[in-house]
Amino acid sequence: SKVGVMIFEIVITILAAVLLHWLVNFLFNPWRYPPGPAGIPVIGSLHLAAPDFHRKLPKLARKYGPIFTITAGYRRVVFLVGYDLIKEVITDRAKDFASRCPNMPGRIVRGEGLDAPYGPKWMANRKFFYSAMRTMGLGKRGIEKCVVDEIPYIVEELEKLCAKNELFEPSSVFDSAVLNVLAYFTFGNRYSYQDEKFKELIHINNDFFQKAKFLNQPLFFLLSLVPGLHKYWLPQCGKDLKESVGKINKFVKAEIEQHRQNLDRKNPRDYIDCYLKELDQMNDQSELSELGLEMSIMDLFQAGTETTSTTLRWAILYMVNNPNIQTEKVQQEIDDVLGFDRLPQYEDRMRMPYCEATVLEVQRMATIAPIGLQHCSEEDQMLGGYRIPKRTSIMACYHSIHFDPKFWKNPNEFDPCNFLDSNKKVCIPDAFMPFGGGLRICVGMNIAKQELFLFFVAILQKFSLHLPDGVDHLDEESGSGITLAPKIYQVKIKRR
Ligand code: HEM
Repeated sequence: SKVGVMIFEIVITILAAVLLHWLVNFLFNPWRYPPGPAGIPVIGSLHLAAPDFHRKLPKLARKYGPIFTITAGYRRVVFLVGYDLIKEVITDRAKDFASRCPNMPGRIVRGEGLDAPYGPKWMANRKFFYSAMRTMGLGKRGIEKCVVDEIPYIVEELEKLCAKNELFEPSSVFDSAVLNVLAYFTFGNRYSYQDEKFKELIHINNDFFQKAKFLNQPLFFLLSLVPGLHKYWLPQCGKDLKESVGKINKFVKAEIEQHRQNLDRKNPRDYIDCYLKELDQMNDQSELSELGLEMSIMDLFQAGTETTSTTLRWAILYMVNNPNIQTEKVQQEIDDVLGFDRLPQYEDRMRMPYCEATVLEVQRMATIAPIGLQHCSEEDQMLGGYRIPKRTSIMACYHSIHFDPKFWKNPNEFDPCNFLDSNKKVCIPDAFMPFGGGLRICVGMNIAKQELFLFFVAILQKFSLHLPDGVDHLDEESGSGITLAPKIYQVKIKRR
């Protein structure tokens, strides 16, 4: 029929236009993007998208050099492999590359807040976050109190397991503890793990991470093939993710509303109170806004819960797979410095170099954010001899430096000595960047470091962890997820 012929002609015309566009770009490379695999017409290198994507990057670097481009549809992403270029972009020229381009996940998940593009709003929110930590007394000691206060509840949960002789699957205890620290900081109170409202918060937060797996799936990358397509069409998993973000947003909005109703400006209790007080006092030029508050809290929950909980799960896994390190080194040092009863303080790490080095080694081996978060520049930039157009996504492959034999003796083996010098003091090689660096360095780094050290030490002070009967090794390959997380495992736990 005529209509059939017309549709056929339209489809052929579109395909020819896309192919021509791809050919012109491929042959003439008008922007002198760094080289990279040509990929398949139209879809580019979409087929590379897989959970072990980060492992393919060093191989591509051997072929194309330490800076190369990968294409997917109309998008080009520039990848950096190796210390020199990563340091140049992330720290030395931090200001040049401090922006985030408004990419697809950004549009589905975020708006303005702590992870916003570079500019006055991002700066104001970030500055406010740090100043709130100080004014709330939640600077170094304050956050430590939130973390230390959580320890008895973790111990209580683990004791219940020991009493019932049950195996330990750490996700739920770690998710609860880590979320509680942030709840204390933002909402002003820690919850009982059995509290219905807390269970709801845990549920919607975990649901988000479950649904966010969509961002790693080829279906998601398909959306990048046509600019703006997501406005008209989202696959079901994309709609689910949007809905899930909506639920967290609703929870946060309700908390803000409740805080507004009983705000005492003289005695701000938490982050929300501090922010509301600031909103009331500020002038028209201020870049803070209620939307900024909402988004900042959502960023804190999205960036600060799964990351820390996942790292703690890796820590337990490595201790179980390396029983000598667990008992003869880590627990020996804990017994010598803390004994069995004294709760650890963050300051204790000065006298516990082996424990601190172990936590650092867990972060290196796990490298849960192997390509970090994308950076970009708001101006064209020269980099590695190429001209990178403004707003091109740039990704640093941290995995490549955390496993580079130039910096680590046996990069593929778990060895806390990687972080100890010849005097057995902690020394951190420059090539260790689990929190990124420069202007965009993780804002929650100090909170995360305290949680990792204090929870890790407190658990090993009281409990020993072992392989379950009949298992000779826990799988060290990561499962699928938004960060590199271990596959679900269970271990035996005994009171020491
Ligand atoms: C082990 C735990 C954590 C790891 C490994 C981690 C890692 C990272 C990395 C690699 C980045 C990107 C840095 C860059 O773009 O160069 C980042 C950003 C961020 N992190 Fe963390 N993080 C952790 C915990 C936390 C915690 C506890 C919080 C909040 C309390 C948090 C909040 C954020 C935020 C808001 C950003 C975005 C900052 C910005 O765009 O300016 N993170 N984190």
